[in-house]
Amino acid sequence: MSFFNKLRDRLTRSSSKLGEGLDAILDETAEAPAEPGPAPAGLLGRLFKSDAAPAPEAPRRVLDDAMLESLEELLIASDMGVDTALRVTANLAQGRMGRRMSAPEIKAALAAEIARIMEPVARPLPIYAKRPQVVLIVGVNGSGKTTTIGKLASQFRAAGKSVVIAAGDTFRAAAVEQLQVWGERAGVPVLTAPEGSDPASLAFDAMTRAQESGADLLMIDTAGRLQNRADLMEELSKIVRVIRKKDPEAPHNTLLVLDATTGQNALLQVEMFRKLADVSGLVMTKLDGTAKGGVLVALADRFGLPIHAIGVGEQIDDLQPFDPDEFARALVGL
Ligand SMILES: Nc1nc2c(ncn2[C@@H]2O[C@H](COP(=O)(O)OP(=O)(O)OP(=O)(O)O)[C@@H](O)[C@H]2O)c(=O)[nH]1
Repeated sequence: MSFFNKLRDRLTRSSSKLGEGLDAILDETAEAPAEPGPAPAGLLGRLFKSDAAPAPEAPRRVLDDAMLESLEELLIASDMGVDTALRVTANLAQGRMGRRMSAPEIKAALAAEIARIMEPVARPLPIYAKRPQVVLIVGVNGSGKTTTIGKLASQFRAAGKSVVIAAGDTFRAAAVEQLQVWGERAGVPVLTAPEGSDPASLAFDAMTRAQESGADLLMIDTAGRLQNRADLMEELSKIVRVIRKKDPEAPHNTLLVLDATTGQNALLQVEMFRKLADVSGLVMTKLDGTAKGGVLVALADRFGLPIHAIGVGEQIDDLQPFDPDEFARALVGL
């Protein structure tokens, strides 16, 4: 199955909310569709009646202020946020006010406006000639960091890259075990340290190993505990300090992993993690389990940070580079 079909199938909780909402808006006061013409006469006409009859026309409604307001509410309900929802509907209104539109036309126009907002941030994880390219993965507990590292490692491995993983969340044995499983599956070494030990020291060892073995990529998992922001900041900056002893430009990417099911809270997480680390790009997971997929549009609109990949499930190929057109079409249910 292509990723677009998968995306469309799995984004249904978001898209059906938007799509059904749009249909409902159209149905509210839509002008009745034209009655199909009389059945063609004669035996042949009757035999081919269903084919010959014109397809029933979709209901249409004039795009006016009331309808724009309903659209705004719908977009806000998909977690797009007020500012972004207003921007999308204002752009949609341009040149279309007073026009009679059908639901498919509105969906297509909405998808185009959403894609336009997201286009500038759709950038796959940049791959540098640098060896090893160090990718630090940050995000709150449970956002999908471990799974994302596993998926990326498998995909890079399949593309012929050599990868090393550092299981830097040394406080969570389960996270370490999970990474080991992914590592085994992908044929990627996973460096671990005793529970509770210093993640920076593990990161340093991993950097040494990656350099010695000529690895293309080193991915470093980190803890995501939020109880104590100062501790987390110290932990992340210590990891960065230590790996810079080996390569002053490292980490080359700092990926923030966000869970789509947290909706608007993802915006707060971006704000917070930008204070803790030099976030260079985003990955959004769990778009399959949520009606809050619109939050990705808000993120693109608000921060302009590159969105490298999106996740729609737990399998290796359920993480793919972000394509704004496909996403926008799937989101509105096209
Ligand atoms: N449905 C769905 N589940 C996902 C996706 N990505 C991750 N998960 C699941 O979300 C849960 C948390 O993912 P983890 O990768 O363990 O998250 P983490 O950020 O490493 O969390 P900690 O290990 O607790 O720090 C796991 O059960 C994953 O299988 C996704 O795109 N879709």
